[in-house]
Amino acid sequence: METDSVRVESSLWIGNKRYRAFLSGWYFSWTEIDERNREKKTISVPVSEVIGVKEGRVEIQPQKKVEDTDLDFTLFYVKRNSKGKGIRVPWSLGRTQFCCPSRGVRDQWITQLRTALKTHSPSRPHRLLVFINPFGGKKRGKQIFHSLVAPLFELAGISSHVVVTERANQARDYILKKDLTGFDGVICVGGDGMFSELLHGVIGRTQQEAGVSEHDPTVMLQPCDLHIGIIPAGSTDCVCFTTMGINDPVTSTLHIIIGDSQPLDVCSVHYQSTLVRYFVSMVGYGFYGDVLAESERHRWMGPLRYDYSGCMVYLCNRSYPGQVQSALSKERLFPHFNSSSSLYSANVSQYSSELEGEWVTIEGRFKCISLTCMSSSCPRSPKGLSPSAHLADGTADLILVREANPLGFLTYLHRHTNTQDQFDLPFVEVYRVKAVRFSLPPGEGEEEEEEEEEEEEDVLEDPEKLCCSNIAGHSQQHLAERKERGNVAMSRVKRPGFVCGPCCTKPRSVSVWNCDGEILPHTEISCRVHGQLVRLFARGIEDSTKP
Ligand SMILES: Nc1ncnc2c1ncn2[C@@H]1O[C@H](COP(=O)(O)OP(=O)(O)OP(=O)(O)O)[C@@H](O)[C@H]1O
Ligand SMILES: CCCCCCCCCCCCC/C=C/[C@@H](O)[C@H](CO)NC(=O)CCCCC
Ligand SMILES: [Ca+2]
Repeated sequence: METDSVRVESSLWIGNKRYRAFLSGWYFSWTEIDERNREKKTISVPVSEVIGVKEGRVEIQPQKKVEDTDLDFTLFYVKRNSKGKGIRVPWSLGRTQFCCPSRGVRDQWITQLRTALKTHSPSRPHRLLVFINPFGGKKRGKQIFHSLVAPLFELAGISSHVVVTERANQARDYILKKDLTGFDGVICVGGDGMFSELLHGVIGRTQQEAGVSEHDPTVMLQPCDLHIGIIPAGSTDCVCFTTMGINDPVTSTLHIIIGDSQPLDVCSVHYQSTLVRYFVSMVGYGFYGDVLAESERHRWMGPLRYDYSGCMVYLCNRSYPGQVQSALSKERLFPHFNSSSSLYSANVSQYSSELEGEWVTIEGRFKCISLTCMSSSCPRSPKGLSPSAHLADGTADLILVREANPLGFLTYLHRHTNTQDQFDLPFVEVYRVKAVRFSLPPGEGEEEEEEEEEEEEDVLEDPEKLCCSNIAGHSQQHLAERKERGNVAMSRVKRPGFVCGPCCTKPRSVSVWNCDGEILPHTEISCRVHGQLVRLFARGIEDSTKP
C-alpha cells in the first residue's frame, strides 16, 4: 500500500476482479484492471457521501449480517437510483465489499477512510433527537423509523433519543422546555404538522435563549443553529417534497447522515401584536382555507380527505372580499406580474414603510389568496403553488386569484398538476414580497366579528339558526367536537354554513386561513418573511441531469 499526505493507493479485489483503489483528496475511487494490466471503468465516491466503513463482509439489508474475515472491509455510500416517484432521483444505500492483500492493508484502508471522513465531512450529526408521530399519514411512522431509518443511523455511528408522541404539541413542548445539550439536530417522523411542531419548538427555544420577543412584529429574529430533519410519513409531506424533490424516507435519512444543510425562509404570522404561528410552506385564504376546514371533518379518510374536500369546496364556488397590503421586495417584477390589476377593480395606493420596499394596497374579491415562502410542491403538484419561489432568498410569493368563473378556476387548479403555467391566466396575479397584511372590508373586520360572538354562540346552541335547513343532523356533533377541542378558530367554526359543504347556498363573506395545514384563529393577519431563519438537513432539489 502506498500512502502520502494526499494519496493512498493499493490493489484490492471485489469478488474475483482486481482493482486499483485510490483515496485522493475528496474522492475514493476504484478502477478495474484486466489480465493485461489495462485500466477499465472507474467508480468514484465522494468522501462526503460515504456512510460508513466496516470490518469484514457486512450486509444491513434486508437484515444485519457480519462475516468477520481479516482481509475484507465493506464500504457503504450514497447511491443514486435511476427511478423514483419524485422530481429527482431517490438515494439508496450503496455497498461494496473489498478484499485486501493482507490484514495490515485492510486496517490501513479502514483507518485512512475514517480519517478522511472526519476531515472532509465535519458537519455530520453525532446525536439526534427523534420524534415519531404514530398517527400521521398512513400511521406507518414507527415502522418507517425502525425498519428504514434506525439501521442507517446505527451504521453511520449516529445515536438517537427517540420519543414516540402521545399527544399533539408534545414534540414542540419538549424542544421548548427540555435540556437539549449534546443534540446536533431534531428529526420528525411524520407529516407537515409534525414538522411545524419542530419548527415552532426550535424557533421559540432560540428566541427564548437570545431574549428576543417573538410577539414583536418588527423584531429581528435570531437564526436557529439546531438543524431539523424530516423523515416523511404524513399525508402531504409538502415541506419534505419541496426541500428534497422527493418524499422518500431513505433519501431523507441519507441527507441527515451526511450532514447536508439547507437554509430555509420562515414567515411569521401576527394578529395585532401577538404572534399567531410561523409557516414555511404557505398561508392560504379562500379555497385552501376552506379545503382544510372541510377536510378536518373527514380525517378518517386519511390522505384522501384532501381530494374529497377539494371537490366539495370547488363545487361551492365561493369567493371572498378582502384587502391585501404588501411590501414588495427589491426584485419587484415577477415574471408574471400583472401590471393591469386596475382592470379588476383594484385600488392601488403606494406609501413607504418601516420595512424594505414600498407598500401597495389591492382590494377585490378573491377565490384564493396564498403566500408561499417556497414552491410548496408535493406529489400531487410536482411544480407546486409557485414553481419559481426560492427556499432561502428572504422573499415569499403572493398569489392573488381573483373571482373567476368555475371553469377558469378549475383551469387554475388543474395547472398545478401539470406543466402548464398556472399564472398565465387573466385573473391571477403574482408578487414577490417580504411582508403582507390582510384585512376584511369595512363592516366585516375582526373587531366587529368579536362583537358578534354572542350571536354566534346562539348559533352553536341552536343549529336551526344555521343557513341550511338540513345541517343540524350532520354538523351538530361536529360543532360540539370542535368546540370541545378548542384548539382551532372557534369563531370560524361558529360561522353558519361553513361546515355544510356544497349543500350550502347562502354566500359567506369570510373564509379561514390555512397556515401550513393548520387553521388560524384570526382573519386579519400580517405576515413577514424572515430570510434563512432555520436550517434543514437537506440540499434543495438535486439536479439529476448532472453526473
Ligand atoms: N400522538 C399524537 N396524537 C395526536 N396528534 C398528534 C400526535 N403526535 C402529533 N400529533 C399531531 O398530529 C398532527 C398531524 O400529524 P402529521 O403532520 O404527522 O400527519 P398528517 O396530518 O397525516 O400529515 P400532513 O400534515 O402531511 O397532512 C400534527 O399537527 C401533530 O401536532
Ligand atoms: C382539477 C384538479 C384539481 C387538483 C388541485 C390540486 C391542487 C394542488 C395544489 C397543491 C397545493 C399544496 C399546498 C400545500 C399545502 C401544505 O402546506 C399544507 C400542509 O400539509 N397542506 C394542506 O393544507 C392540505 C390541503 C391542501 C389543499 C389543496
Ligand atoms: Ca423564499
